[in-house]
Amino acid sequence: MKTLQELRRDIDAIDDQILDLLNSRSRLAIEVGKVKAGENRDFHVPSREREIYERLAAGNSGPFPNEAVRSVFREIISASLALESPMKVAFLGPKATFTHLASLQHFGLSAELVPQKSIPAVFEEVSKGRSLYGVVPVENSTEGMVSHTLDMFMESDLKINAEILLEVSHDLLSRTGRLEDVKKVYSHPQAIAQCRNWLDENLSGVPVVDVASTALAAQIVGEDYTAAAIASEFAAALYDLKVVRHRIEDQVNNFTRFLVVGRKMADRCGDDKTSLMFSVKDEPGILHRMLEPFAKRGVNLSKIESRPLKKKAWEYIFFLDLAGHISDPVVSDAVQELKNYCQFVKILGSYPRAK
Ligand SMILES: O=C(O)C(=O)C[C@]1(C(=O)O)C=C[C@@H](O)C=C1
Repeated sequence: MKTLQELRRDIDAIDDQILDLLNSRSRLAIEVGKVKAGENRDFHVPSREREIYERLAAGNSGPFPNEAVRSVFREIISASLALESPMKVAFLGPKATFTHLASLQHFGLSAELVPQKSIPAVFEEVSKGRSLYGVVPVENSTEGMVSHTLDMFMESDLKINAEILLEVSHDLLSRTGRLEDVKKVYSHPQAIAQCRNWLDENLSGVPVVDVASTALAAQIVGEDYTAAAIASEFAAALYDLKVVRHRIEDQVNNFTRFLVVGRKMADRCGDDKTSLMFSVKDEPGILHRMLEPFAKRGVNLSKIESRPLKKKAWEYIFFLDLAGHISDPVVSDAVQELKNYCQFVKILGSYPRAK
């Protein structure tokens, strides 16, 4: 058996090789960046990234775990992208929101992530070209749709470039880390709703205060030794708080879906999703007819959602998610047929389906 010293020497030699290879890869990424700049293409290509992760996971013989392969390559690609072109990404802040976490999961540590005060502010940052992409929440598996985000697509022409799925887990955080010191709890109303049973059982009678985000709650609690925040563990690290209790949410498997918006349409990856919105004339049987173009072509619809059309009472806009890319003939034919029944149809984007 080798000695510890010998084993460490072997590891050093391998680390040197990894570093050499990382630099060779980076030089190639810089070349790719030049080609893309010449052809006016997007630097960030979610479909290509997905292909890389899947190819590596399929060929990985271990023992290095696939989850770690993904994290390592997330950062390699993030750094490569920054070498191609430094990139700003706007997200619904403040720092340490779940949208911040989702942005880090998708873009890695080398992107410049810029917190925004509201969902409209994220859209404006991207529309005006100050950030290349924006990240906003769109749906929670227990609380439902984030209607603010859907409403933004009525006014904005930004396209959905990717979706991010994040498991949302809430911790109780405070300065002291002791449950008996907690005389007040702060959090976002959705987070409070998701931890209602736990609060009733463990902090009954303690006032619970709504604030604009879980991150803001953590920020407030940073200055008050008698308060606690329901927020992520990530917020604890950022605002110097201790975890009083881990995972206090009532439902396990609580996922939030986020959208990455940009100014251009994303490329096809072969396992895509398309989101569109449309409004229909108010007449009998119209809902049935508008779904028929998809049903008869076997296009799978994963979601339909309606929102009131603000300009007119009792008229609605529909949001539809379906399997496939808008460049797939069955999808584009179905959408073409849908247009016959609609006052307007807007494609919000085709993008790789998150797993
Ligand atoms: O292949 C590309 O298009 C690249 O820009 C290279 C690369 C990578 O590092 O592999 C970097 C960023 C893209 O989002 C996808 C892949």
